[in-house]
Amino acid sequence: MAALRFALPNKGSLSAPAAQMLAEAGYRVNRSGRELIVADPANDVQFFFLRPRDIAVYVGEGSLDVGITGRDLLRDSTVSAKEILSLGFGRAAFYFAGKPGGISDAAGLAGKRIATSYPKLVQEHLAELGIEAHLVRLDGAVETAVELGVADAIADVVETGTTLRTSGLQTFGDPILKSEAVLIQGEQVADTQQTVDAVEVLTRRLQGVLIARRYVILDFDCPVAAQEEAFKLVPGIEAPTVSPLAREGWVAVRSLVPRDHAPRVMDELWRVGARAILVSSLDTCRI
Ligand SMILES: Nc1ncnc2c1ncn2[C@@H]1O[C@H](COP(=O)(O)OP(=O)(O)OP(=O)(O)O)[C@@H](O)[C@H]1O
Ligand SMILES: O=P(O)(O)OC[C@H]1O[C@H](OP(=O)(O)OP(=O)(O)O)[C@H](O)[C@@H]1O
Ligand SMILES: [Mg+2]
Repeated sequence: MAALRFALPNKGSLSAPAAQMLAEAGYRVNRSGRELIVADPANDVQFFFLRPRDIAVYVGEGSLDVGITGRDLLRDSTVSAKEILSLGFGRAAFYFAGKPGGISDAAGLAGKRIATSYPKLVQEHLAELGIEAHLVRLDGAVETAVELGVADAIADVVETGTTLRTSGLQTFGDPILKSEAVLIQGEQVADTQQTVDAVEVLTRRLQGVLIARRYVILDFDCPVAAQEEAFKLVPGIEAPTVSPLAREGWVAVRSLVPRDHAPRVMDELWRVGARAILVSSLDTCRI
């Protein structure tokens, strides 16, 4: 048996980005056809391609060691598993929605019919709010339920909002949940040390990919007189690397900066006297 038995989404929004992230982390997840189990012998991993909604069940029951699913799907599952890492893709919010001019807040849902594919998640949220309503469980396309008179409101995943808009609905109230893809593990400690180690390596590798996606490498030349001011702009994760430059009174500096901050940091560095400011991407890393 492989050291790590890993559940991956076989279709839907999370499937391609999950496989992509694992490939960037150095795993071989190539599915040539529709096979449901793929071996990666070099990493001693076996991937099981399952319905995203079922992943929490296999991992929570302990049949598989880890899995990637959505936080919302995990919360809707009756089996409990723990999130060990947020993966930064598959981001969506979960909202109540209804016809404009109709129900305008969660309190207005009392006694009403709410269509959803996530009944446990919604029921628990309503219970927290102290609201009693009737849930209508549907498999998908829940936005149509109001128009067809099956429900008074819906509770569903909203990503761009396009589906709601085209169905003539709008969200109301606060988001029920902010969701994204998560790496999950069973509540019980893994059976073997081999699996414990494999989970640790996996987590470190995925953290490396997350950092590589969030940060860029910034290189620049800096007059020694300006270096203290420059270091404040590029503290890096630990500290910037400073190397000698073949020019008297100057140093070369290298640091990681959050990708989103790079343009502003470059402007500021230029202002304090840095030159030859270069930005490059990381493929992956271990920090
Ligand atoms: N636009 C989106 N639509 C649905 N789910 C999304 C979207 N963006 C992110 N997600 C997340 O993907 C997970 C649902 O995946 P799932 O594969 O079941 O649904 P799907 O992408 O709608 O696929 P399908 O409806 O074709 O089965 C949830 O965690 C959800 O939050
Ligand atoms: O905010 P948006 O970007 O429009 O995305 C959200 C919509 O996408 C999903 O539907 P999907 O197409 O998967 O159909 P389904 O409801 O049958 O699952 C989800 O259930 C929402 O309806
Ligand atoms: Mg869907």
